Amino acid sequence: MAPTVERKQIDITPLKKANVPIIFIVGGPGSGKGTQCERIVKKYGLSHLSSGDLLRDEVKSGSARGGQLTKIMEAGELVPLEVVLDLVKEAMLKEVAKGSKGFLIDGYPREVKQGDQFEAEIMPARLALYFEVAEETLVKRCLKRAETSGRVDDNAETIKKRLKTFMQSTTPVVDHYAKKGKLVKINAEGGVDEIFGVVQQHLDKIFK
Ligand SMILES: Nc1ncnc2c1ncn2[C@@H]1O[C@H](COP(=O)(O)OP(=O)(O)OP(=O)(O)O)[C@@H](O)[C@H]1O
Ligand SMILES: Nc1nc2c(ncn2[C@@H]2O[C@H](COP(=O)(O)O)[C@@H](O)[C@H]2O)c(=O)[nH]1
Ligand SMILES: [Mg+2]
Repeated sequence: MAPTVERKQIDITPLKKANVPIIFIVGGPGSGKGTQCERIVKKYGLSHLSSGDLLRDEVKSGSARGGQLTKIMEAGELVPLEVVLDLVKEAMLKEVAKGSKGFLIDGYPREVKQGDQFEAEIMPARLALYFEVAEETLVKRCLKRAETSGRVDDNAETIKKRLKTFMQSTTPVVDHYAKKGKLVKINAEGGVDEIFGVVQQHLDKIFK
């Protein structure tokens, strides 16, 4: 049973007023979301918010909530969606205060209901970019990254659990946004530059 989480009252009026494009970045563990987001930020100057990184920062803060979160993440499971949504809202507000031109919400949503709650509480996403990669490639990339990342969830056992979580909870997100006509599916098996070339074809249409 996921721990109950008290919601924070967060005033997102500045976010609604800014009304800048929001792009969900979806893909399995190791699919290259963070890598492509770095390229996108460099070219388009957007704000990159990784829900995983926000959670890891909460863990690093040493808060009681952080202690709860690290156990869930080590198990490769999803943390309570309200926790992520509040962390994302607070991070987006900080970026809007700095004049953000738009958002890449990396690794989000993980579940259909999480995306629906985000869009209901904040605003609809413009696009969902889905980096499609075969499971064996995902495992290979995460194990290679594990050599240097120091992430609690970069180990063979947790990678397997994260893949299972992705297949069960997150692949329905792909169909959900496809049905909304908002999905851009990108084959992310190839090299970083090749994939980024395809990404640019889609983002150039939104960010002139
Ligand atoms: N196109 C690619 N080809 C080969 N390796 C890649 C490619 N894109 C990313 N990588 C490498 O794969 C690993 C995972 O990439 P990245 O961290 O960007 O994935 P991610 O989707 O953000 O993963 P997670 O969801 O676990 O944070 C990194 O070590 C990265 O350098
Ligand atoms: N319920 C959710 N859990 C999330 C979300 N984003 C991340 N997470 C948790 O963090 C780890 C690491 O994420 P990563 O993107 O860096 O791989 C992940 O396995 C989940 O436990 C989210 O949006 N919702
Ligand atoms: Mg990442």
